[in-house]
Amino acid sequence: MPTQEIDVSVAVTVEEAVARLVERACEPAEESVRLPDAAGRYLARELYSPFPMPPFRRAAMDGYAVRAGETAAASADRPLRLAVESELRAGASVGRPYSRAGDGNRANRGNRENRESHEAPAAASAVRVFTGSPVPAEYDSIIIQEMVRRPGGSGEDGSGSGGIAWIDRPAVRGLHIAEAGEDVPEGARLLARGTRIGAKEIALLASFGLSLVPVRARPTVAVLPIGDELALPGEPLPPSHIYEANGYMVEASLSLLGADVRRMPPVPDEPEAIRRRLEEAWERADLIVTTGGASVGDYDYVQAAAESAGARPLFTKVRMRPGTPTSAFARGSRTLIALSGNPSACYSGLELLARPFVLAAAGSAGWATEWLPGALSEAVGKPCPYPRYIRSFAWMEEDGWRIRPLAKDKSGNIGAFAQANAIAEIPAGGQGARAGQPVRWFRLA
Ligand SMILES: Nc1nc2c(c(=O)[nH]1)N[C@H]1C(S)=C(S)[C@@H](COP(=O)(O)OP(=O)(O)OC[C@H]3O[C@@H](n4cnc5c(N)ncnc54)[C@H](O)[C@@H]3O)O[C@H]1N2
Ligand code: MOO
Repeated sequence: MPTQEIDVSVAVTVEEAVARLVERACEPAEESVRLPDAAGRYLARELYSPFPMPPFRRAAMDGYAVRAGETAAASADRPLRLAVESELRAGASVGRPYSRAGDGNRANRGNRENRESHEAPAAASAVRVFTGSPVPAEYDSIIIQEMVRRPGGSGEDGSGSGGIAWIDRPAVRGLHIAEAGEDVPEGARLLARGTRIGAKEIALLASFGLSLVPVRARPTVAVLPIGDELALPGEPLPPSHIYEANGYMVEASLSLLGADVRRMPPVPDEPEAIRRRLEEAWERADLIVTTGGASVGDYDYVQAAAESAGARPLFTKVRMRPGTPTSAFARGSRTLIALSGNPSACYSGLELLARPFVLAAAGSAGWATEWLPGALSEAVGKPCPYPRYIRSFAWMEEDGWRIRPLAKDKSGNIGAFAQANAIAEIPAGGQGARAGQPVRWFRLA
């Protein structure tokens, strides 16, 4: 049903409110940013590996590359001699095939003397390698250096390469060798479109040499706190005033989601002043988030101001508590979400409604709230006609998540905020909820 035909005076469910908002989140433009600047952004396209990873066959440990077959006879009673042909440091190139023991074409200068000074021919040839060194194709195993005895130190000739070494057990084929492409084959999908780029994604892109990343443009958000009683932190607090907290909360939350947020100074509870500030904010922001002035009091003007600024309501009430008087408006491609002034009501609206919308508008594939199953550790006394979204502490027990609703859960309280790591949904109606009752909840960032 098109939103125009919906009776917006009816309180909508959280799901419906989210659906009405998210359908307005049109696909943001694609832009290309430098790799370090991609952190916190959302990928605009699927990315595929341009080459295999690792890009070459390499050693996963410091030691000696050998042919396992040549070492089968090694034992503690009859240690086997290795002729260390050469050394390959990380970054060294394996330009041409490495010579086998006895073929007269050794890369290492010190070998000949060393070998000649020993009576018995070497039973197996080896190349000294280090973690990350290339491993020539003809070697199929690495013996870690702790398992190798080298009389006279790392090399009998003192150079760290060449010379004789002894092992007293056979090498295991394939051990400690990372084959080219074993981690990521060429052409494999590296990252899906809509992925949030964090530290591990940055590392992945860097490993494939990407210096520019196709990401979605950041949605622009203006945050407008409304209220005569609001003072700014850092200023003196006049009588009967409180410090503006919601605007900072919204700014912090939406910035962390990747939006380009500008928090405005508080506007007084005056319809014309609010309308002017909305107009101003809409000039440069895709989304305005207001807090306060959302309810039915004589000085709650946000809805009237939004409509006088030419916006049409998407919904004017939500079936949730706290945060029932949360509304949203549309003006062309611009959106307004009007959150309650009470900090915990503001927070519920921010987490349940503004967050999915901003994530969708930022190009995230994972905008939907991730509900998890849990069980209440104690009863919740208050019945409520709407679902209650209560700040809680969640922890894992053997049989699943336990949820403890935090005390002092009044909508105007802020004291227990920092202890919450979850919001739990207490279903509407009845007697509240009993201890042990299954509930769904989501994790707070
Ligand atoms: N007669 C009725 N009164 C109220 C109803 C109702 O249905 N009938 N709804 C209540 C509910 S539920 C809520 S929630 C609040 C919502 O109020 P508003 O969104 O209009 O917010 P304000 O009245 O402006 O402020 C409420 C409270 O929050 C403080 N506040 C406001 N802005 C900030 C800020 N930026 N930072 C920190 N604190 C803020 C403000 O000082 C008030 O104490 O209405 C109920 N009333
Ligand atoms: O719903 Mo109000 O948002 O209880 O505090």
